[in-house]
Amino acid sequence: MPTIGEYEAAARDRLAPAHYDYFAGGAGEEITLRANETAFARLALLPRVLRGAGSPRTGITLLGSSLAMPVLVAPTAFHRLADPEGERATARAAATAGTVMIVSMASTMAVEDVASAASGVTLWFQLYLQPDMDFTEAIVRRAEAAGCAALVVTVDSPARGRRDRDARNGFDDLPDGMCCENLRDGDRVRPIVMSPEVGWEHVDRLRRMTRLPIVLKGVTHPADACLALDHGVSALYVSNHGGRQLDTVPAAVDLLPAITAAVGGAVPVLVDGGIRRGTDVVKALALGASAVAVGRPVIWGLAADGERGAARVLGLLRDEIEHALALCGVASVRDLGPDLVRPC
Ligand SMILES: Cc1cc2nc3c(=O)[nH]c(=O)nc-3n(C[C@H](O)[C@H](O)[C@H](O)COP(=O)(O)O)c2cc1C
Ligand SMILES: O=C(O)C(=O)c1ccccc1
Repeated sequence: MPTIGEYEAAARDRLAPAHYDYFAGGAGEEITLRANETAFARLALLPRVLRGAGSPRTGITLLGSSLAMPVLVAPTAFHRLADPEGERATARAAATAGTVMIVSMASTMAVEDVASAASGVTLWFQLYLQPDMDFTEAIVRRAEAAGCAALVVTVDSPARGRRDRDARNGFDDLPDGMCCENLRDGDRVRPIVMSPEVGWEHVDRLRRMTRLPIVLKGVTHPADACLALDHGVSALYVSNHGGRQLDTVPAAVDLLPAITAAVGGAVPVLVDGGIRRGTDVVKALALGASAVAVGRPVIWGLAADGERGAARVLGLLRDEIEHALALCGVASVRDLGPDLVRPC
């Protein structure tokens, strides 16, 4: 299949309708969900010519991890709904693609099992700070012991998003036989608490708890980007959660310029939301992102064709990035700048 759009169509055919809706859907009227993709269509690329740039290189280094391309696998929950091999298949696909998989705290396989699925894969672990900081610490220790190289702390979820499709479908829990394996605590599986009590002091406590770099995911306001730097985070991750949390937040790529200006190069800035093409990646990097991540595209690959589908989706993006860089007259992603992008 030549594009991610075809993987989505194949995934839709194969998934139970309620599960497709869970993966595809967003919050409220899905204004932000749609905006994430249309914002890329509203940006034009302005290529340079005769640069003699040679074959483009797509590799980057990020927080000490080497990546074959500037696209990470965003943390997404419940991969076993898409494929019986679940997150283990995704980890192998990420290894094949030479990129980082960010394992969701809400994965349907334990982080230790994901880590053992593929030799040489780089995993980062996504965390919702739990108000019970002893339990948060227990999960952090598991992620460390499993070899995760960074913690991605999602801060856009002081409450669960209101997703009308899920409400209509009555989808509110995993089927029997599946659970969030990272939430096991003795005999029980704890619910993930999304708490409005969580504040910067919890980030400070996490900082003191671990030597792993902390990436703050879900920052949209430049003032929060500045605060994050004050609190010693190692990277910022601009995201509106794929339009699944607060509806009517601006498109992710439109948030980038103000955040990168606020950060001033102090730490890497990642972004996700609506990236479906190599040209989308090039636009985000030109606007100052160090790397991007993709959520749904990997799920579509996984649901359509398991590990092979997820690997193919990532490979497609890599090929498209390389091609777009060549046509922009650019030798590597480091050479992209805002002069290459303008509104249509
Ligand atoms: C089905 C699904 C589950 C998700 N689960 C999580 C999660 O557990 N933790 C998290 O931080 N973000 C989660 N996200 C958000 C993604 O990390 C990411 O921000 C979003 O998918 C990016 O948009 P895209 O799907 O358009 O690429 C989820 C997104 C989807 C679509
Ligand atoms: O669905 C999501 O977007 C999500 O972030 C999540 C978080 C916890 C459990 C399940 C899903």
